[in-house]
Amino acid sequence: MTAHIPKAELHCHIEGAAEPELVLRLARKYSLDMSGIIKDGRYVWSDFTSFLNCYDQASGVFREPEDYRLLAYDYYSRLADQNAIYGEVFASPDHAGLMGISYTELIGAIADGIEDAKADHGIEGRILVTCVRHLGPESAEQVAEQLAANPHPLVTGFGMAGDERAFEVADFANAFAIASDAGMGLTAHAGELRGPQSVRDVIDILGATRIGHGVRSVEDPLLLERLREEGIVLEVCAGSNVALNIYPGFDSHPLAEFLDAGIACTLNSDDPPYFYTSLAREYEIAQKHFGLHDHDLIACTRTALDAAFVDEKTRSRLLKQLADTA
Ligand SMILES: Nc1ncnc2[nH]cnc12
Ligand SMILES: [Zn+2]
Repeated sequence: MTAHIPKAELHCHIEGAAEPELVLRLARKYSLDMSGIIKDGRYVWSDFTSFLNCYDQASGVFREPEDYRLLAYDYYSRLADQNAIYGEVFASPDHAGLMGISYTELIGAIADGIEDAKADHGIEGRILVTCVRHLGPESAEQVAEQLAANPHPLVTGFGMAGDERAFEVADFANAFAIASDAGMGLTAHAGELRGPQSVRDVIDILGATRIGHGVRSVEDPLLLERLREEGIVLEVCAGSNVALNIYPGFDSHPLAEFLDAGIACTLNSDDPPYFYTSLAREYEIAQKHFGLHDHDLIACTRTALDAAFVDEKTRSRLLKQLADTA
């Protein structure tokens, strides 16, 4: 049981947070057939590539800004129910753009959902705009340029998701430079499908201070030392890693090794209904499979707040809220 532990999430894709029920409801609204990707109320996929295809198809039901507002409100309300005080979501203008939703409509709608959830549940949220790696560097640069041209108080970071096997990290240096110049915090998926060099590259070439997943860093002791020394934060998503068979089970997952090595780790759900998880389940996995005690789980929440892409006043308030309630 972790209901009493205050939580924070740094790594969740807003499109990937869509419950099948919500996707089916919107599919009915737009007369779309989801029977190929949702069966018996669950998403159907078998490997990383089919997961991404399933994800893309389900994301196609968000066709009006109000659909994204509803999605964000639903996710943040669920998060608050799990005793989370803070959450960051990745938002993909590429996915929204395919459905005719502009960058500013997308951000405005998600921000409205976050503000509505804050008004109802007190939870704080921020948006990290993400590019999609397998769509290539030009799309990534366009996304970064839109971000730079349309500042929004809740947009505080830039990330890269998608298929890590596509292109090379250096191809995205320009996109990350644009986002960095716009004052964004930087994170990138790495060390999920590729090994330690991929993690080194996103730190050295993109300037990422946080790594999405980063779990395969465990294959290189020198990199582990570097992550610890430089305070690079791992956005660990153990349920996702096991569901996608990056590791066959929690027994072989490196979370405990990272913590023992003094590396800053946070606990995250990634794409909760796709991986049969939630933020609360990730805290429970950490407790049950990796032996974390209450104070270790609270430390993960503190690490997330320390690494959150928020202004210092908000960070102080959240840290105080954690100290007062933990
Ligand atoms: N686990 C993951 N890895 C890469 N891209 C993603 N997009 C959504 N979830 C992802
Ligand atoms: Zn992810």
